[in-house]
Amino acid sequence: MINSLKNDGGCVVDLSAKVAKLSADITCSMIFGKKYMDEDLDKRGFKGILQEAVHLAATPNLGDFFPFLGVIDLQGITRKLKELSKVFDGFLEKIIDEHEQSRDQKQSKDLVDTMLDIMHSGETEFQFDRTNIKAILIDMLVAAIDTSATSVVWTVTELLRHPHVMKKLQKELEEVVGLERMVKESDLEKLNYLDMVVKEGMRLHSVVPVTQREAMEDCVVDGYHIRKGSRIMINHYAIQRDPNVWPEPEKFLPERFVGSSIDIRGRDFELLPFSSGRRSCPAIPLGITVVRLMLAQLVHCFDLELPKGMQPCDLDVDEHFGIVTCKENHLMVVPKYRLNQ
Ligand code: HEM
Repeated sequence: MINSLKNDGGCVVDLSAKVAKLSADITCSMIFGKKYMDEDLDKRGFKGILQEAVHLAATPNLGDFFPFLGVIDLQGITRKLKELSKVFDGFLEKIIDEHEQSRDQKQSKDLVDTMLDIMHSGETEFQFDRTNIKAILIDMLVAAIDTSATSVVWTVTELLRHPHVMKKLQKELEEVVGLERMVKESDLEKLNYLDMVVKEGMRLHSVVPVTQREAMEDCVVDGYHIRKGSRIMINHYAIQRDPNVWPEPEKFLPERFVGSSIDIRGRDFELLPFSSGRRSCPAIPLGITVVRLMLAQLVHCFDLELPKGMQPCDLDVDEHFGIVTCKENHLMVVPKYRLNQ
């Protein structure tokens, strides 16, 4: 991404698209052991088709509320989802076949190889076949790509709207990393202001705005009686902007975390970008590292400017509601390379 942005230097670039591509590449390399081209999945491309699936899954389906309408599929949601599921199925079958063919010659294993080893061992106490492998892979793809990319895009948007925060972050990066090289993963633990910026970005823009739970038994929470089997919606967006907890909640103020022990790993209930409990995001350390590293690299390598004639206050923060709430309009910037190497 850095090289591609360097080549685009001085031109207006669609940063949302670049970050989404990087996130898809990182995720595919991690899960499948290699990057896949957009067209390997479908002519709509990786990002396009994943977004369509996530959007459809978040669309209220009349058939869920009035079962007799489910048969008619008035909104066409079931038909479209079935069509998408065929595309994903074909893609994942191809990947599993490729891994099956090269299993014996491989030195290092990726996630698919590991799951195939488990499947072939026959030692699991539960059913584990190709269908389970495909379900896990799709879960990982959907859960990893959009969340990480969206977090980065929202935080860069806020940095562009608050140039003094951007400057302060760049200064920290200059002091810790210098201008002679790029950021390394090992630098991250020394970047305290970056940590606050990421937390504040995730607080203000809850990438997953709502999660759900089902009560396993009758219980009382904060005086409210909840019956067994009730579906509970947890509104992370509202919690993270609650004025009773967060002073000036609508403002982007990374400094609010100075001297604060509030963390984003599910322990502090006022800030739950990865949710909490047994069903919280299983990839919290990975998600945090990927977001911090992508953000640090972008801000360290480039002065990101707004397209000509645009002021920080003109930059919109319109949201596109979905399972993952991304920016409604793509973030366009002019990157100017700033390292000496
Ligand atoms: C900034 C990045 C990320 C954020 C904000 C995020 C957030 C979340 C949230 C809120 C949930 C729902 C948990 C619940 O219902 O309580 C979730 C689930 C999940 N996440 Fe993440 N996530 C991120 C990155 C990742 C990455 C990189 C991966 C995998 C490589 C991943 C894998 C998963 C999986 C597999 C689930 C489903 C867990 C289940 O079904 O119980 N996430 N994530």
